[in-house]
Order: sequence, then structure tokens, then C-alpha cells
Amino acid sequence: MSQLRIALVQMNIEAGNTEANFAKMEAKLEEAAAFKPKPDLIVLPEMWNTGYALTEIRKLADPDGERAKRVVADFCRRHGIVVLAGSIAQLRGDGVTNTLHVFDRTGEAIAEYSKIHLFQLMNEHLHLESGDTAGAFELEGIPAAAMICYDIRFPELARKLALGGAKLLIVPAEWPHPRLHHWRTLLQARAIENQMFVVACNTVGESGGASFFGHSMVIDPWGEVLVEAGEEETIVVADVDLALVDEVRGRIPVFSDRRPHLYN
Ligand SMILES: O=C(O)CCC(=O)C(=O)O
Repeated sequence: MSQLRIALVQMNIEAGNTEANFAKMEAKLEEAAAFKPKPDLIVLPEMWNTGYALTEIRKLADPDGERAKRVVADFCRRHGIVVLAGSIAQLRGDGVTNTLHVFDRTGEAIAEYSKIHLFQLMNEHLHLESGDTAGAFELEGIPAAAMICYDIRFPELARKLALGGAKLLIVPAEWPHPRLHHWRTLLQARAIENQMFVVACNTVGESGGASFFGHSMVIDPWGEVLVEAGEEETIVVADVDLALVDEVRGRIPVFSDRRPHLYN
């Protein structure tokens, strides 16, 4: 399959209120599934179960992600839709990770990725444990990858994923004001330099003392913004044709022009 209809759930998250967040997430998934034509892939934002309630995160985190996995896998099975379940605060033993899960149309788990770069400005490093594996996976035959929020400041990670074959980079986020220009510029740069689609789903609203601006967007491999949300709760949809990746990579052969022996 080279064409995908992608829906981004840009939702408000209540810091610390997991019940409200689960209810909202389930309602939003149903809302997205009712779009005509139905999306192939739905993306949720970062830490949608707890928000940035970091001081209570051990108490709030989902043990092994079991609740989130059960609810999302059931949704995928019922609707025949792939879901990249943003990320959740996930309890693993004594620690908590910022982890996303991907389920295929039958509800089978196809990928899991834990945020590698913890964001010190919001104290993530004091409360969360980082992942230690890059987030590459295959989505309906398409080489894809995921990074979470702050990860997009690390071009070497995106490049590694692109060199591994990724054509579609999916980025759940909880990215706050006042750095909208960083958000937009970094996402576009990752798309242009790696000649791949970038799909970024942010949150909105006030939570945990921060204000999140939304602007979820889908960017094509030429750097064009196909869809960009505003600052309210919404679901935005874009149709992407993965064939464009090969076309752009053929037009400007960045990958074969690399001279890594000079800069690795
Ligand atoms: O890098 C930034 O400016 C924001 C990152 C962030 O909010 C996060 O990783 O949660």
C-alpha cells in the first residue's frame, strides 16, 4: 500500500486525571473512525493518559501499559484501523517510561518505542526513564518510524531512521508555548533533510503549568505542509502518497551524495 489517510487527534489532556483522559481518548478515536472515508491510521499525542503530572507519575502510570493496550487494540479490531497510540506514562517495575504502542488493523501490537531523549526543561529526567532503542517499524508494508516530542531536536536520530529505510516519521508530542517556531522549523527540517513524510500530533490546552499550542501537522518529503491544525481540540486528516518519497529522493539524491567518512 502506498497511500494512507492519516488522522491526528489533537486533544486537551488533564494532568493527573487518567479517567477523564481515557474517556476523552476513546471518544476521539470513535470520532476519527466516523470520518468518511475512514482513516487508515490514527495518531494520538504524547502522554495522553496522565499529561505532565510528573510528581505523581509512578502512581498514575499504566502498569506495563496494559489498560491502554487493551482499549486501543480493541478499537483497532472493531474498526479495522491502525493506531499509533501516542505515548503513555507506562510503569515498568519501579520506573516509568514515556512509551508509544502501535496496533495494526486486527489489533495486533506491531511496535513499541520509549522516548530516548528526556526533556530536562520540564524535569522529565527526574521522573522518567529513557528508552534505549530507536523506533523503526513497518506499517502495512511501509517502512516507518516514531520519535517523541523533544526527540525531533536530534537530527542524527531521524537520519539514522531514514538511513534504515523510514519513509514516514510519526511524532506524538506535548510541545508547549512559546516555541512554536522551533516546532514548525524542526519538523519541516526533518522532513526536508530526510525526504520523508513527517506526521506530528501535539496537544492543546493548559496542563501541569504549561500551555500547549497544538499545530499538529503533516508535512510531505518536499517540506510542504499538507495540513496544520490551529490551537483548539480537533481532528485533522491528510491523504499521503508514499510514492512521493522515492520521487523526491530521485530528484535531489541526498542519500547517495552523503560523504559520511568526512563527518562520522
Ligand atoms: O523541545 C521542546 O521545546 C519541547 C519538548 C517537550 O516539550 C517534550 O519533549 O515534552
